[in-house]
Amino acid sequence: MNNNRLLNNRSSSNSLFPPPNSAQRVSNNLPAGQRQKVTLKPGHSPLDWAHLNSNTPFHILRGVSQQTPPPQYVRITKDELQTHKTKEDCWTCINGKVFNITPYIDFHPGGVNEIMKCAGRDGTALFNKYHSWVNADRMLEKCLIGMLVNN
Ligand code: HEM
Repeated sequence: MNNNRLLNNRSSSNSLFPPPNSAQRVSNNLPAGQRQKVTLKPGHSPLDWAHLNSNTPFHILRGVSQQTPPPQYVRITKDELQTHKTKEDCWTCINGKVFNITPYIDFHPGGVNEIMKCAGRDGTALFNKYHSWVNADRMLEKCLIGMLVNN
């Protein structure tokens, strides 16, 4: 197929690229054009979060004492998770891992109100509903406290 035919095919079929249901078009579950980006406070860009992450000791971002065992040895029950649901002390669980999101709240590009919906509870479903492509494990690497277990 030569280039002319390719070009003609595209214009004559009047098709959209990417196609309407392509994954490249689907950025969230909101109607097209209604992104819920918020204005973040100065010093709270994604780059600022990355910087804070690389320069803050692990136990500070986890919000635990320095003696706390590594996350794979820390078991957190649902009851315990539920007690950390304020902006000043906020935990959530994503895919079985419990994170201290307190330091991240003001950096959340979707806003404080949205992220607080997963405070003190399993936020996996909400998280995936809005942005399954976001890598929470990587972004919250140093906020990982432990693993969620049955009560
Ligand atoms: C620990 C939990 C969460 C993390 C690490 C996180 C992270 C992020 C990141 C990195 C973005 C920017 C995505 C992009 O620009 O492509 C974002 C946007 C957003 N987040 Fe979250 N999020 C979390 C929880 C939530 C929850 C629970 C909700 C809703 C209840 C939510 C709603 C949103 C919305 C509406 C946006 C804007 C989406 C857009 O621009 O299209 N997030 N979040």
